[in-house]
Amino acid sequence: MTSSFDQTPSSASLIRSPQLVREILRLLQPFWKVILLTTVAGSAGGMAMAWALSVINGALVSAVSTQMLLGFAGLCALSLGGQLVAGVGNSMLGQKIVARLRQQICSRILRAPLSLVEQQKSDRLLAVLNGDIDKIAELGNHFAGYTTALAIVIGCLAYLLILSPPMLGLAMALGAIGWALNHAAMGHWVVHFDRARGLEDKLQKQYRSIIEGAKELRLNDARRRRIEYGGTDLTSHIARLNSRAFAIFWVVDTASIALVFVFVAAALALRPYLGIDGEAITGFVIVILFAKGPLEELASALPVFSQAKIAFGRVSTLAVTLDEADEKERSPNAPCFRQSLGLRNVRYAFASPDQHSDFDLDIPDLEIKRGEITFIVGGNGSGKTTLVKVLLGLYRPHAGALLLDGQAVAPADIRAYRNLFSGVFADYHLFDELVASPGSEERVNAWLHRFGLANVVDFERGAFSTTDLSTGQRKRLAFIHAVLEDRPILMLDEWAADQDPEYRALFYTTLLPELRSAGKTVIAISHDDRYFNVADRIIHLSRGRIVAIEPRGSQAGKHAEPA
Ligand SMILES: Nc1ncnc2c1ncn2[C@@H]1O[C@H](COP(=O)(O)OP(=O)(O)OP(=O)(O)O)[C@@H](O)[C@H]1O
Repeated sequence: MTSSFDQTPSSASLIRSPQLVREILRLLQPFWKVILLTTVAGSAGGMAMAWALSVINGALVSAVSTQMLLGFAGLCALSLGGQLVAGVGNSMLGQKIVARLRQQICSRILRAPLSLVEQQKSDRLLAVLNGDIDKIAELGNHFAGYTTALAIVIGCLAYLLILSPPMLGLAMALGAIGWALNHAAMGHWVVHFDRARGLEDKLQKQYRSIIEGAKELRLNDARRRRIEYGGTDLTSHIARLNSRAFAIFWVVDTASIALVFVFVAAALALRPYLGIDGEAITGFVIVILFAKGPLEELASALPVFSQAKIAFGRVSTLAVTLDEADEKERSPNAPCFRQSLGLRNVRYAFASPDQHSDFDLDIPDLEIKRGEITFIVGGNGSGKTTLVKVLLGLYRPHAGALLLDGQAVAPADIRAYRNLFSGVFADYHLFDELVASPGSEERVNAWLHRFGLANVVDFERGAFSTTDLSTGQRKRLAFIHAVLEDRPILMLDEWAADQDPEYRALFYTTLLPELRSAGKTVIAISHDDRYFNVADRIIHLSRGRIVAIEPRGSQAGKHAEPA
């Protein structure tokens, strides 16, 4: 029976193999010296180990000389030294690669356009940052052991070649059968691992619901049970898929070990026909029994490699998507803002332009004047926040231009352009560290007093002591962040919505006019029609269209509160 979970798309198929190889090479390229050193050291260690085996074999059939003992000691030292260098080097390499992946993904997310980050959904981003990179880290932690095992197996094969080429041929034939078995099985277990990995995005979503919906889930037993049982189903399904994959692996692994015994039996049975002498057959047995351990280690690496490959496919898909949309910048400095900013013939829709979208923003002409207070008003879903995100350069319009002092802002200047703004969004994130000009401590403390926060929050060494505050207090702290960034334009999305009447009045009748007097341009989204007369200009939106622009004074008769 196919469950709804089986509909999850294959994550490995998201990126094509050549792209995946390019991503891997790009990742490894800075570490080529370490890779070369560990490969040489590991190979030397493996070869020395095989050579040492040949010395042991020689000692079993002839007299032991001092020279032989010294040679054996030297080979052991070389083998151990090689393995040590390869082990330490590969462990460091694994950790460096994981650190680099984490840094790259974080910086790509930070540089990508907001719309793309919103499309990717936080659950998926978190699943990549936590789950997928951890899977690659797991491979990184064991990588040293695998490479050493591989070097030993190669060394053993080289020794087999010296002992008897026909027996090496037999070993290679059996090895090829083992490889074919594993390869055929891998196709099956990868499908299960891949599906399980895809389901982990849903698991991240469940985790977020459990943590972020803690209050609602405690108030609603039915919803709690649904999440609880849904989570149990999901985790059980992931466990089933992984168990199936591992079961296939263990069947094939056992068959591969059986092949080793087949090889030993075949060597003993075919000895008279192949003309192998006594020393050679003892050597075979020693080598095969010795190589069995590293061979098993290599076989056990296959599921780890498969999972890491799937994870790397997902990480690379995300990296490539984010990289393609990376916003290139010409200059990091904010441009001059002298008179106005605006929009000309701007269109923005959430779906791509050729797809149907329930909402689109269509603004033929808009001007926001410097030093003015502009209110953007309209019903829920009329497009106020979308308009503001386009104005701030956070959403790229699908058509039209963003204007600064009458000139279109080029795409390469968008990041610099955004430095003109600071703001508090309706779904703002409150940071505890303040990014403000040096010496701003006095100003911060003055604001904390003014906002009645001095007794609950301290400001020390550039950070607020806590953000565990009431909803209104948190928003006041967010305002302090925005105002102390000292940008020419301040955007406030329904800032006063969570404030009590005292702070609401302070905001509209004192703070906004003060900001205007200080030369700031204010763009505020508001539903507080009682204070509309504070604005120099009111832009009315409906269904993504500007339906009216009211200048200052036209509100005088309509509202009770004076500016
Ligand atoms: N990230 C998004 N993806 C897809 N559609 C979106 C997204 N954000 C908003 N929308 C859609 O765009 C429309 C306008 O949303 P917007 O947030 O701009 O409205 P608003 O006027 O600010 O509403 P409110 O007063 O409720 O805050 C809505 O109909 C919404 O469905």
